Amino acid sequence: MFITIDDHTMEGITIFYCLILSLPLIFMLSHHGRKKGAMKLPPGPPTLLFVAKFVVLGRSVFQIGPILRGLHARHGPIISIWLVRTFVFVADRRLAHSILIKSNGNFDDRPPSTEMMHLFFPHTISTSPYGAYWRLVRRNLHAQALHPSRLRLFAPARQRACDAILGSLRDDASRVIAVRPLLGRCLFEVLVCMSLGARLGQEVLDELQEMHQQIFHAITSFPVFSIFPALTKRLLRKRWATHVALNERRNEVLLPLIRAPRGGENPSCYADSLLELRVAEEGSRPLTDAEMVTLCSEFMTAAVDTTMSLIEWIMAELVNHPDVQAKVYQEVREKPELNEDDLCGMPYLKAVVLEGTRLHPGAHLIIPHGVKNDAEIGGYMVPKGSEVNFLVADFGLDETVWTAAREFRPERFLDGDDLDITGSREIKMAPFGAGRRMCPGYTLAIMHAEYFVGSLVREFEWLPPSPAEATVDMTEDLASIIAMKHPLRARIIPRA
Ligand code: HEM
Repeated sequence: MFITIDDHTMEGITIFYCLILSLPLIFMLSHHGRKKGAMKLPPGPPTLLFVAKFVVLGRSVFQIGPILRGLHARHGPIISIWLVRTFVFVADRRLAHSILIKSNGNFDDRPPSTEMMHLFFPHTISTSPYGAYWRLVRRNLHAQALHPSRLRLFAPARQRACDAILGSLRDDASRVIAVRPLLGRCLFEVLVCMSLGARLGQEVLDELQEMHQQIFHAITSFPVFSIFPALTKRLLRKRWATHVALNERRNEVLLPLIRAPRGGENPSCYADSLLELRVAEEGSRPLTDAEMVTLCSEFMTAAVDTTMSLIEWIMAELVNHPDVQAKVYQEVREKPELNEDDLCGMPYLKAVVLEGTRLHPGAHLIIPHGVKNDAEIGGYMVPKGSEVNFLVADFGLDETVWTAAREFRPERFLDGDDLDITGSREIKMAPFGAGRRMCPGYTLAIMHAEYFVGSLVREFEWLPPSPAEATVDMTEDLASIIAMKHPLRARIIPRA
C-alpha cells in the first residue's frame, strides 16, 4: 500500500526536521552571537524561543507583525534576535528617522536575498545592494518611467482601464459586487502598458498576470528554501522545479516583449529606457536580458497588488463612512469627467487617500535594510552585516501624533500642516518607507488611488452588501501584504 504525501504536508515535515536538525547549530551560533553582547546588542528574546513562536504562530513571514508587537512591549522599541546574523527590529518612529534619514547611507544596503528572491528578482532595484548599479537603475526608473511628463503619456491607458471597470460595474449595478478582481486586472493592464509600451492581447495578459500572481505568492510565502537550501531543494524538489520552470517561462514570455520593435503611436515605455541604459562602471555595458526581465517584472509586481489593496481598503472605508463618501462625491461631481489634471484641485479626495495609506499601509514591516558599518542605535550597538527592520504599520497609529489614531478621519489631513510623506523632516507615518530606499513609486500609487477611487465614487454610490451586513468586515489578512481578509463586497447604485 502506498501513502501519498501532498506537497504542503511535505513542506511541514521538511521544516520540522530542518529545525530539529538545526537546533544545536542555532544554539551554538546564537550563544556565539550573543557573546557580542559585550558590545551591548539591543535586547531581545532567546533565539530558540523566537523560532519556536514563529513556527507555532504563523508560517508566513508577514505574520511576524503581531509576534513582534509582543516582544517590543516586553523589551522596548528596539530589539534584536540572533539567527545566523543579527536581526534588529525598530518600532519607534523617531529612531527610524535617525536611522533612515540621518545616517548618511549606513543603513541603505539590503541584506542577502532569500532563495526565492534570488531566483525571481536577482537584479532588481529593491534587492540590489547600495551602490552604483542600484543608483543607476533607481535613477532610471525615477527619471524615465515615473517622470510626471512620462506618466501623463499613459493617461489614455488609465482611462481605458477605468472605463473597462466602470463598464463591468454598470452591467452589475444594484447587485452585490466584488471589486478586487476588476481592480487587479485593470491596474495590471496599465502597468504592463507602462512597462512594455504596447497594448497586449488578452491571452498574453492572462498568462502574464497568472505568472505574476504565482511569483508574488512564491516570494511572500514561508521562505522554506532559505533553510539549508541544498537540502530543502532536494526534499521539495518538485516544488523547487515548479518555481524554476515558472521563472524560465516568465523569461521566455517577457524578453521578446521587451525587445519587440515599438514606436509609432506608442509612448516610450520602461522597457525602452532599460534597452538604452548603460552601466558606466562596467565599461558602459548594456543591461543583460536577465536584468531587463527582472526589472520589468519588479515594476509590475511592486505596483499592482499594493495599489489594488490600498484602493480596496479605501472603498471599504467609504462604505463604512457614508458621510465621507458624500464629501468625496461632492468634490468629484463638479467635473464633467474626471481626469488626472483635475486631481490636484481635489484636496478632500487626497486627504481620503492619505488617510487610507496611514491606516492601511501595505505591510507591517518595510523591506529589510542592511548595515554597512557597525553603528549605534538608541544606545545599542548594531553590528555591520545586521538586518534592520522597521515596524512601519505602527508609526501611523502613534497617539502622540494622531488624535483618535485608529479612526478613519480624512479631515486630519486638511486641518494641520502639510504632511511630509517622505519623512525627511519627521516620520509621522511611513507606508512607503523613508530615506534613500523609500518607494520610488509612491506618487504613482497615490495618483492611481485618487484617480480610481474618485472615478468609482463619481459613478456609483457604494453601500454595504445587505441590511444584515451593515458594515464591512475590516479584518486584515496577514498572509502576504496587509490585504482585506474578506475581499470587499458592496452594493452599488449608479448616481443619477
Ligand atoms: C500602495 C502602493 C505601494 C506601497 C504601499 C509601496 C510600499 C513600498 C515600501 C514600504 C518599500 C520599501 C521602502 C524601504 O525599503 O525603505 C517600497 C519599495 C519599492 N517600491 Fe513600492 N509601494 C507601492 C507602490 C509602488 C509602485 C507603484 C512602484 C513602481 C511602479 C513601486 C516600486 C518600488 C520599488 C522599485 C522599491 C524598491 C526601492 C529600493 O530598494 O530602492 N512601489 N515600496
